[in-house]
Order: sequence, then structure tokens, then C-alpha cells
Amino acid sequence: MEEVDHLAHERSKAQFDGDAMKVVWAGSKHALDVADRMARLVASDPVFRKDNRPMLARKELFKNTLRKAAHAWKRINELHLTEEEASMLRVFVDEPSYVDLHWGMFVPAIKGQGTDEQQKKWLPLAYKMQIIGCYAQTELGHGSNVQGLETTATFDPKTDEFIIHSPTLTSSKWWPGGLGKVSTHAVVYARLITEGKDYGVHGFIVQLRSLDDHSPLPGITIGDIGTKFGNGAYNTMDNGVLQFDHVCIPRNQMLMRVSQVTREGKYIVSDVPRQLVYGTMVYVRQTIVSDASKALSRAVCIAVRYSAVRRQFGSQDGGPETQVIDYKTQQSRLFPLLASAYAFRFVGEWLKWLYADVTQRLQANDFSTLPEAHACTAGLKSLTTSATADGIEECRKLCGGHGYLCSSGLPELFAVYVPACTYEGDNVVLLLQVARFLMKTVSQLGSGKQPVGTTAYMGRAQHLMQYKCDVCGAEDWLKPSVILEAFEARAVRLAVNCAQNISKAPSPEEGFSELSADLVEAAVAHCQLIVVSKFIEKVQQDIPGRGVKEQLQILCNIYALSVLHKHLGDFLVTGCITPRQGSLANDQLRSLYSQIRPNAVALVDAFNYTDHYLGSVLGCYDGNVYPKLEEEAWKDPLNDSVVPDGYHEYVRPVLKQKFRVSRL
Ligand SMILES: Cc1cc2nc3c(=O)[nH]c(=O)nc-3n(C[C@H](O)[C@H](O)[C@H](O)COP(=O)(O)OP(=O)(O)OC[C@H]3O[C@@H](n4cnc5c(N)ncnc54)[C@H](O)[C@@H]3O)c2cc1C
Repeated sequence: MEEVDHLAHERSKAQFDGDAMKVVWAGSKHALDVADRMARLVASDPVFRKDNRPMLARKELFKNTLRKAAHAWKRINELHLTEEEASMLRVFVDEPSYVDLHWGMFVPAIKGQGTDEQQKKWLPLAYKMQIIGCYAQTELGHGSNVQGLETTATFDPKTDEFIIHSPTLTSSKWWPGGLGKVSTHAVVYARLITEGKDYGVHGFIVQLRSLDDHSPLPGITIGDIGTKFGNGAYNTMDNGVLQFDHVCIPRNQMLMRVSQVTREGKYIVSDVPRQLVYGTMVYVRQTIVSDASKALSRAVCIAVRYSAVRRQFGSQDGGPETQVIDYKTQQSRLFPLLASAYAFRFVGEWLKWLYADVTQRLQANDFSTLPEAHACTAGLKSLTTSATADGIEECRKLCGGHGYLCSSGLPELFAVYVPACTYEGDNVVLLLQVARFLMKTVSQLGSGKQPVGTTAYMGRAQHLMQYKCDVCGAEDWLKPSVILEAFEARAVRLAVNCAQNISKAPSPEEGFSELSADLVEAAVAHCQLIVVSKFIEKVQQDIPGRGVKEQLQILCNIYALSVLHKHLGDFLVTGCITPRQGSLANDQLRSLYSQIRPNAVALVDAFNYTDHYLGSVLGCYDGNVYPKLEEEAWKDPLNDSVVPDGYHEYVRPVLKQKFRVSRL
């Protein structure tokens, strides 16, 4: 195929240093270097080919995933990759598999909940992949309500063992990734029963399959839960079902960092604080926010490049038609998503810092910021994954009909991404947790207890309840302090309104339940404020590179003002801004879209994604879309023969009228 860069003209229009922006996106020069090397390593290895994925039947697809996972592990060892390089390599292999749960959930669960002794025993095996683990919490009957789990772990002092049992159909473990066909071990969550008393849900390490022939151990029934949404997509993962019939495990396989059962069967809470467990949750959710920015940026990269290539209408005297990226409606849908991808990238980066801060504080027995950090990560997980899932679908629509083809990469990206709104906590359930925390914070405002971290602004509630936005012209909306105060006032007022309405209910619980839809909106407002404020903080730092800071400033303003525009109702009903000020914000937004337009392609180039990772003929770097679309079409198995299988049985008889037609 000819080697012409069809987007060269777009690239030449950029008003900033693209290499410097790549460093900002990656987080550092070192991170960029690692990501770049790993992406190229994967892209150049034929085993990691993925363009045929949507066409493979489930069994073939799954076997191919196993092959890739094994090959990745081989390469990691052969090349002596560091932990950082290995995890990047897995990112670019870009195929959900048991490996994700092994490294992402099983290992952190043991690290977070295991004693030193348990860590010493299990982690080396896991690190060398001599055992493969998964995270078995959710059951057929209960997911969000973890306290409702039914699997039991009953201590038997006679044998010094726990008996793990699934007493009902609904207690079957259902959904854990990697469980269905691969994992040899699992961290299983079960109700701990000892001395006849139920102590609630605890984690246990349970071996599931023989390390010799992979057959399930006695008392264990195990399998895959079935095909999931989309072609390819998450069907590479063996989400599993698991039932226990009185399976015995040694007592020391209960994860005993925060509580223990003694040889005699006494339940004791250790002096290690329970809150430590939350540290793991902060870690896992921080990675989910990072993944959101990756998924959204991929979709946006495809939609921006294709929108610059695609032309429709507007041709005068036989001249070229208009690039669809130049339509204002296209810009008003696309550029807020581009800005969101950057916003989520920076909030994800900040969450990494937060995790380090929480870990340090936990080590010093300082738990003061933990509830706030916990609420903040729960909220950001919910906000970023919902916006990303919606954003990928919007990008598909932005690519018109061709976006619906698997070769655009968007259908599979959507299908593989949407469950992020559900796993690691259903997004609505998480927002309700955030709302509960906000209500508690509001109730303590008069007590002198100062709100911390991302809720610190609530300490200025009195001022924010009185606040009047002083925007007089569209350019006033470019001031970070103006944007911040408007978002703070909206968040505080929505929260305080909810608290006041709850106080009128017969009981706080009834009030909370009645107002839950409003509470979710208050929680969203709080989380959007966090994203806006972290973007502003980022832009206020020293950022090297010609024009880089200016572009980020524009993106930051686009993010904030597009959120404001979308939620204008909130800002107006809470009286934070006037209708005129809302309209000025919209004027400013239009101007910002025009400013970002010449830089759009270069801004997605800064993600530094290889064509392999993007997996999209519409988003390919050189923009040579049409020949690639055609090439992909001819690769479809349906085109293997010109006359389709089935013609003689089912098409010819219709054409030749060989059916007995009764009435005609
Ligand atoms: C692809 C995928 C991978 C997964 N991987 C794993 C894994 O590795 N290990 C594991 O243990 N689990 C896993 N899960 C399970 C996942 O964690 C649960 O599905 C998730 O926690 C949601 O729980 P649920 O399915 O019970 O939803 P439900 O709680 O039944 O939610 C159903 C609906 O009810 C609403 N709802 C529920 N409670 C409330 C409430 N209190 N107030 C208002 N609305 C409410 C929800 O918003 C939702 O709309 C996975 C799930 C998926 C889809």
C-alpha cells in the first residue's frame, strides 16, 4: 500500500511541541520510553495479532488468548523485563485474560490481607506464576451487597480446617475472571463461622485445580458462565462459576492480617487496623481510572483522525468537500471527549499520588484521610468509567456508518469496556457511597471538624452558599478561580439541599432512600469538581515544551465548560450562575473549540498509540482509511468464496421457485 501521510497537513497545523506533549501524557520521559518500547515490541510480534479476534469462535478465541498470555510471559522472562515493563507489555497485548486478575486482584488481595508469613508463602509462587489466582467474591445471588454473600467457611477444631461450602444455588460464585478455565487458586470470600457464630465475610486462599493435571479438586464444581456481549471483546476471559461441596482447607489459608481464628477456634481481631484493607481498594480503583483514560483516548484518537479524513457536503465548483471535523456539531461532541481523555489522565496520575500518600499514612497509623480517599476513589471510578463508556459509543456515532464495522475497532472497544461500569462496584452503588460520605461531612460542618482532602471546600460552605458568580463577559469564564468557585458552589448547594430534605423525612434512612436519585447527582457534582480542580492544578504546574501548557489550558477550559453546559440545570436551579452567565459560558466554549481545532490531530498523536494498539482502520496513523477498509472487508471469511455456503440449499430454491407456494 502507498506510504503517504494523509494527515500530514493536519499535523503541520499544530501549535505546540508534539514530543513534549507525549511526555506530559505519559507522565515522564522514562514512562514514555517504556511505553514506546513495549508497544513496538508487541506490535512487531505476529503472535500478538488481534485483527481477526471478532471473527473467531469462542473456543478458538479463548485458546488464542491462552497462547498470547503464555507468549507474553515467555517474552517477559526472556527479555528480563522489569515489573513496570511487564505490566506495560500486558497493556499493549490488549486482550483481557486470567493474567489481569492474577496480577490485578489475586496478588494485591494477598498483599493487602495476608499476614507476613502468608505473603512469604504465597507471593513467590504467584510471582513466578507457579500458581494462577483469581478473585472470587461475587455470587449468583449477590454482587453489590457483599454482606449478603452466602458461601460459608466453617471452622472445624477437630481437623484444624475450614470447610468451604456453597449451601444454595445462589451462593455459587459467579463472574470471577480467570476462574472458569484457568485459575489454580482463588481468594474466596465466605462467611466465617466458628464456635457456632457467624463473623461475616472474610477472604480465604483456596486451591481449585490440581497442579498436575488441572482437574478440579474433590468437592469443586467449576466452569465458564457463557458467552458475553460483543464479538471478541471480553469473551477472551473465562468468567467462571464455582460451587463448593464441603471443601476442606487448612486454617492458615484464611487471610489473617486483620482478624484470625486460633487453633481452638477463637475469633480474634488482630491489632492491625481493619482500615488497611481499604488501601488495596484505593489501589485497584486508581488503576481503573487510569484505564478509563486509556480507553477513552483510544476511541477519541480514532474519531479525531477519521473526522479529519472524512469529507461530506460543502463542495463548491468541484472543490473538496468539508472535513467533518470542521462541522461545529462534530466539534461540540468530539472536543469535550478529547478534553475528558486528558482530564481523566491527570486525575488518574493524581490518584497514584493519593495511593502513595494513603499507604504512607497507614504505615504511620494515621487513618484520618482514609474515608475521604475511599469516597474519592469510589466516586472517580464511577464518574470516569461511565463517561468513558458513553464516550466510546459517541465516538462510534461520530464515525458514522463505518464506525459500526468491527474493523473500526470501536464496537469491540465498547463491548470490552462497558463492564467497567459494573465490576469493582456498580457505578450507582458507588455514587451512593460517596453521597453517604458527603451527607456525613455536611452534618459535621457545625461541629468544628474540618473536612479534608477533596472535601476541604465544604469547610467554606457558608461562603459558597452565599456566593454569586461575577462573570460579565465570555472571557471571564477563562479564569480558573471563577470556574472552581462555580463548581464548588454547585456541589455544596446540591449536597446541602439533599441534607436539608433528608432532615425532613421521618428517619435519615427513609430520607436517604427517598432522595437517592438527587444524592447521586450531588455525588456526580462533587466528583466533577475533583476532576476539574485536578486539571486546573496540573495546568498551573511548570510544563515545558513550546505551546504545550497553552493547549492544556484550552483543554482544561473545554472540559470544565462542557460539563457546565451539560449540567446547566444544576448550576441554574442552585442559583450558582444566571441564565446569561450560562449563555456566556457557551459562547466561550465555541471559541475554545475553534482554538483547539488546528491542534486536534496532533493532540491525539500525543497519546503515542501504535496502529496495532489502536486496532482501527479508521484511526490509523497515516489516515489512509479507504484502501484499508476495503482490504479488511475482503479478509472477512464470508468473502472466502464468491458463492456463499448455503446458496444451493437456501438461495437457489427461492430464485428458482422450487417451494410449493400454496395460495399463488
Ligand atoms: C465483566 C465482569 C467481570 C467481573 N469480574 C469479577 C471478578 O473477577 N470477581 C468477582 O468477584 N466479581 C466480578 N464481577 C462481578 C461484579 O463485581 C458485580 O457484577 C458487581 O459488583 C455488581 O454487582 P451485581 O452484579 O450484583 O449487580 P446488582 O447489585 O444486582 O445491580 C443491579 C442493579 O441494581 C442497582 N442497585 C443495586 N444495589 C442498589 C442500591 N443499594 N441502591 C440503588 N441501586 C442499587 C444497581 O445500580 C444496578 O442497576 C465481574 C462482573 C463483570 C460484568
